[in-house]
Amino acid sequence: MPAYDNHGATISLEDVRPAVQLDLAARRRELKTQISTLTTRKEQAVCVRHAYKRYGSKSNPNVILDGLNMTVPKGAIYGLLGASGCGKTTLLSCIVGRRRLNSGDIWVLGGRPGSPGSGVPGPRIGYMPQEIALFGEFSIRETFLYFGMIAGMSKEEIVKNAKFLETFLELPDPQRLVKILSGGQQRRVSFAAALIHKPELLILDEPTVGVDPVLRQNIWDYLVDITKGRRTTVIITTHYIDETKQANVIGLMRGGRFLAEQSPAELIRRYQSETLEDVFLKLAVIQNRGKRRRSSILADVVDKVEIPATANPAPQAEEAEIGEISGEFGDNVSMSSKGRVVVTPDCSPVEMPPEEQRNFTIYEKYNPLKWNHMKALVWRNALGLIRNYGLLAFIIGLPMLQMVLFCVAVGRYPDDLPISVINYEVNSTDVLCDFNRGCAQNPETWEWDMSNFSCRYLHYLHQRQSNLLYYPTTEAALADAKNAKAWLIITFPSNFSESIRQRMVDSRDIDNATIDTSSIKMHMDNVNKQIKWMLKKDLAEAFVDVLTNMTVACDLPERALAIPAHIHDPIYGLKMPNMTDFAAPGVILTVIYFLAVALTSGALLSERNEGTLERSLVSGITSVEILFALLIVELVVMFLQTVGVMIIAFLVFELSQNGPIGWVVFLTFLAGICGMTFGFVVATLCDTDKTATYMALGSFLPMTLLSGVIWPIEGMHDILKAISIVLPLTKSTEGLRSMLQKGWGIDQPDVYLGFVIIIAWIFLHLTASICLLRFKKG
Ligand SMILES: Nc1ncnc2c1ncn2[C@@H]1O[C@H](COP(=O)(O)OP(=O)(O)OP(=O)(O)O)[C@@H](O)[C@H]1O
Repeated sequence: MPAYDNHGATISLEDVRPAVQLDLAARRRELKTQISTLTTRKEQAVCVRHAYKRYGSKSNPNVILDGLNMTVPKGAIYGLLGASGCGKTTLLSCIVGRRRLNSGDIWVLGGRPGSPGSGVPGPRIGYMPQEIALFGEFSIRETFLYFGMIAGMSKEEIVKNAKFLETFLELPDPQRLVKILSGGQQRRVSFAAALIHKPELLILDEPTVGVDPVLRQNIWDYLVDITKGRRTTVIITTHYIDETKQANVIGLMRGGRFLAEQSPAELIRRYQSETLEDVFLKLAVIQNRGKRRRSSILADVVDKVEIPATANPAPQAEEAEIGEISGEFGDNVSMSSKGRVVVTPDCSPVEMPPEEQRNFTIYEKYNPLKWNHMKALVWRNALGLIRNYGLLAFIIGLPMLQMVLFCVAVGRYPDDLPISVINYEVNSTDVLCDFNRGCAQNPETWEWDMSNFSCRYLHYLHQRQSNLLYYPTTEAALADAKNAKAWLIITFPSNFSESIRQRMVDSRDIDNATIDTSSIKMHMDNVNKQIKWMLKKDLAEAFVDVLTNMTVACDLPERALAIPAHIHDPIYGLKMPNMTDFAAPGVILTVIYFLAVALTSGALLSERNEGTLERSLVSGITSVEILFALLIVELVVMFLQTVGVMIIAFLVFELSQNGPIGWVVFLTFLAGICGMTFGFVVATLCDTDKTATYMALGSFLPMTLLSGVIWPIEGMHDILKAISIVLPLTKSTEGLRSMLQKGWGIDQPDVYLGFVIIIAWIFLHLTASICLLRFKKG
């Protein structure tokens, strides 16, 4: 098979095979350390020295780069080759400034990636990651507009470049959405997005996967064209080793470093091979010869591969220095010791001079939000939501729906609880038996006529609880109650009325038997405490109703027989307070807060998992910009959510609202922002949707329980009380309740503390997420 020189011209193997057989001394001369000056360093597009990168802990490291040196001259096409999992993507992400080396130096376009003013990550780089990493809701043209805007291009410029790329890469109608393109088309759009701003350094991670051979050749021709005159430098990884014959330099990566870094023609010549694959195989075998513990299988493979005697004398000469390799050929190999395998002749270790000192303005250094970045991000976020209008309607409608559900489901008094009635006093299957509705007092003797007192009581109980069920015996009622057919059983003894009368008239001489028969016998299902309390209240109040009505019927003062206590109008709140009013502030804030958590963490995580986040970051966008752009768009969504909830709560269901509505809306809004910023923390802490869901759900219940939404904080344990007070929703719930029910304003401590604590949490969340983002990088 023919080999190619740097420009794609065919080279005969006969030309290269015996051409130059370097002797050891000559090669050593060639490997001599070159003097590196600031100028020579700046001349390289990329210069990596002694790069060491591991994943995992120090005690259990997975070493990916192990003293790797790499030199990419300006204007070169650099083919980065290596087995799957050998660390190509890791190396590239260190070059683009997305990961940090554990040790070693990287210089990209004359600066250190990530340093102020280096432009890396930034518009000087075009990055096409391995994944498609595009926004499915965008059209092809919008994708280009987004990446062009980030690079600071004008719309005209973007459109001009886009038109060229659309034609050149045979892309379909530019108005088509990315999500409906085929895999190959998406890959081409991804490739074009990396090129749109004509970067100085183009980094392509497997750009030709799924691209047909003709187009693949076109892409290579284009890369050759743009690198002419050192306009652009290209680093490309691919699994199609053969296509890299068109590269100027190839770096063969294995075991955390390069087996070789030379031009394809030189590699083919030096290793007297027909293809680059052969070269790679031979180099790998040479590297494996350094293994002290070699498996018999590998020995077999090694022995069968012919290696030219003088192909690469360096490794042989330095066999003693070669370290052990823990994997086989083609594996993800990691070096287990510090051996040297092959030194790259064109790129011998370079002594790096001290880092260039340049003073950057405060604006250059600390400007966290760039106008063009914010514009692109806000536009992208808004467009993403508008395109997904079903989801948008759901996001805005969900809190309203939750509020409707809350108002309908919570707070209605249960007035038809099944109550079994056994009345031995009357011989009737009708629970509502007859009684004297007129004045029950004898006008002469002033004695009360208590006959059928059970019927009188049941009449008033029925007005409070309508579901009274007849039972002939207490035993029958108990049997049914055990099958959950009644909450309460009330039994009237046979001479109940007479005993009551005796108890009222002659309480001094009354015996225990009479006291017993004058009492209603009750059995209650106590499992549901709320229901038990409600029934007890109704039973007591029905009795008060009986007495009140007896006095009224006899023209006595209404409260003559009532409990000798008078409850005045409430200081705050309704005369008949309801659960809905009590719980509404907590529910409103909780709903808005947790929806914001879910929305934000979901948006950020899906962006990260689809690779679009990584891509945006490489193009120069900062994580702070991403957070703020999301904040801006979500604020609009949150405003709509808040207004919707307020309309449902206060206009439709007419919950109490006596406070300053502006502050009420603002506090609700702040709860949403606080939820959003907590969503940032969740997204930065968690790597997957699953862990994020667990974290969000895990925080939901404790927060709800401790915020006094379900149970008054006053009833909690002292330690929990102290924790509860500093939670974001506790004081804000109290503040909102005070505004709504007491009509208090911001000048009241109960109200402004709610604002203060929630604002403090917003800042805490933001700081934590920004710190986490910085800490997690690399
Ligand atoms: N974030 C990470 N945490 C832990 N290990 C990682 C991480 N990213 C990559 N690795 C591991 O590092 C090794 C190198 O991965 P990398 O993606 O750099 O390889 P690659 O050469 O690009 O592979 P491929 O050609 O298949 O894309 C792999 O074993 C991978 O499992």
